[in-house]
Amino acid sequence: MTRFVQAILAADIPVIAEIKPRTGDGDDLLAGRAPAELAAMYAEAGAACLSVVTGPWFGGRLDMLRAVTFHTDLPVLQKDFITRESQLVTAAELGVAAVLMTARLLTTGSLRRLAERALSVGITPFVEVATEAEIAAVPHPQHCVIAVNNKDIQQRERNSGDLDRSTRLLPAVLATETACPVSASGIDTPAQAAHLLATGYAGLLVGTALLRAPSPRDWFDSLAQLLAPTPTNGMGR
Ligand SMILES: O=P(O)(O)OC[C@@H](O)[C@@H](O)c1c[nH]c2ccccc12
Repeated sequence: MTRFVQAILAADIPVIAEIKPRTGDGDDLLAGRAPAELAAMYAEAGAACLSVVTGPWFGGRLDMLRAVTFHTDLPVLQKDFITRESQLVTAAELGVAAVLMTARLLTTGSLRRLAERALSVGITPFVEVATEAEIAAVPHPQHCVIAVNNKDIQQRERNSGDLDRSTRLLPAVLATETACPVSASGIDTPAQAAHLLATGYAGLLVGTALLRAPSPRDWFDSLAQLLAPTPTNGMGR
């Protein structure tokens, strides 16, 4: 099992906290904070992994990834529109633990080639899907994270997200026998997060809600409370 998957499966709070400079609509999310500072804050608050958007659509840059991998021990996911194997070489050099592969934007053949290349250098393919057909076509699913994207990449994520998509697609995701089903995007509240984990997702990817939270620490703490087994709520995982 890869480092990235292991960290999610072993975490008390299985959240991948994402650092991205802007929303799909162009609204600033960093509020003057440096990526390394956010990384330290998320690590402190109990995030299992970090995600750094390096794609230009969301204002990302490769130097943000460098700053984050340099300053944290948590496994880091690189979110970009990876289409070439040379991008994987750069990712490996930067110490990245997982890379985004967007099923919608790749042919089945190139997705397979990229996933195999990533696995050969110890990087976990984080394959983002939005339909049953995309899920069925994920190569080597046991070794990949399969992430259901609740927003639409074709609309550059300008929609608010449909968490029911995650619920609808979970059986198809589990049928692949992936080690790590993840629900990504549009997760706003700790209650929504707890619900998705209770339905059977092993991990969640949260960007905007944490970047906008007055205290990311409080967001994590409320989720931890919802996940803690207590005699009254009986929701222990
Ligand atoms: O900010 P949100 O709604 O929590 O979403 C995070 C993440 O899933 C989203 O930023 C994303 C999904 N797919 C991507 C591809 C590239 C860059 C970013 C993304």
